[in-house]
Amino acid sequence: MGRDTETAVPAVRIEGLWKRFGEQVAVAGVDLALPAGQFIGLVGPNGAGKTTTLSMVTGLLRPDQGRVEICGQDVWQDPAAVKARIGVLPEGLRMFERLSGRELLAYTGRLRGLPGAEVDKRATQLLDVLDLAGSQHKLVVDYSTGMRKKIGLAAALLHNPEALFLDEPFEGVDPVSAQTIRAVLERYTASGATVVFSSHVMELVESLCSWVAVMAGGRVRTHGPVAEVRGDAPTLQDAFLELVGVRGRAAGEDLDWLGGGAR
Ligand SMILES: Nc1ncnc2c1ncn2[C@@H]1O[C@H](COP(=O)(O)OP(=O)(O)OP(=O)(O)O)[C@@H](O)[C@H]1O
Repeated sequence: MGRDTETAVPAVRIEGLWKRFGEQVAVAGVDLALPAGQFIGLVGPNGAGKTTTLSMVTGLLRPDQGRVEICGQDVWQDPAAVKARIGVLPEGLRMFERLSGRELLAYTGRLRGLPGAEVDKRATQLLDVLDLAGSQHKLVVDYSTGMRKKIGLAAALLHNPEALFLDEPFEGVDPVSAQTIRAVLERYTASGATVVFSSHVMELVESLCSWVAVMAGGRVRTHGPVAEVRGDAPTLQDAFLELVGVRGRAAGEDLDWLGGGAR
């Protein structure tokens, strides 16, 4: 890890984080310091504990054990104060669907305590940049998956948070919208803000992120700058498969009945 990222105050500090759901251990002692001002990917196979970790980090789910600090402030001592400084696009975000996209932003802005004129200005710009201006008066319930991600992102950015947490922001998003989202996020991190997003799409993480944490089985397997985590492997995907121990296993070798039309 570089000197700067070791000495600077991390955007997020996670210490000894645990979460169990009955017998199921979802997060099994996560310690991480996420550097500020970077595009950070949280990757891992299905069920690795990414969503559970992000929920605990962003004040949505109380940890069984452990602490989280965002920009030096303890999340669980005062979740409301921390939530004012961050933006979150959770998985399966539930929105006020009977509002139009513009109404949703106006409502979110007022909840965030922004003056009406400022909300209007920012909403117009975000709708424009995210290519939603033409659909701003349509009800959110009638939005496509990609449009929902974009309006959710606009709502998460409206108060200009110091850090943004996105759970699978590109899932179900077409390549054009993905490029738009990407451009907005790159601009945001270039200004010194931090983006943390979870994904299983390794190519995306490799092309977008400067820093990555790999989770499996509720633990962090490795973390650091993308080039360090990739090491000598040709791609991040190869490094990841090696780390989670599935490299070389022939997928589907037991499915000898599958294919060919034979019953
Ligand atoms: N509310 C819950 N009740 C019971 N078990 C849960 C709950 N939420 C998560 N889990 C379990 O915790 C583990 C981690 O789940 P989590 O959703 O955090 O993983 P993930 O890495 O985000 O997975 P995916 O990539 O598939 O979304 C899984 O085994 C999951 O079944």
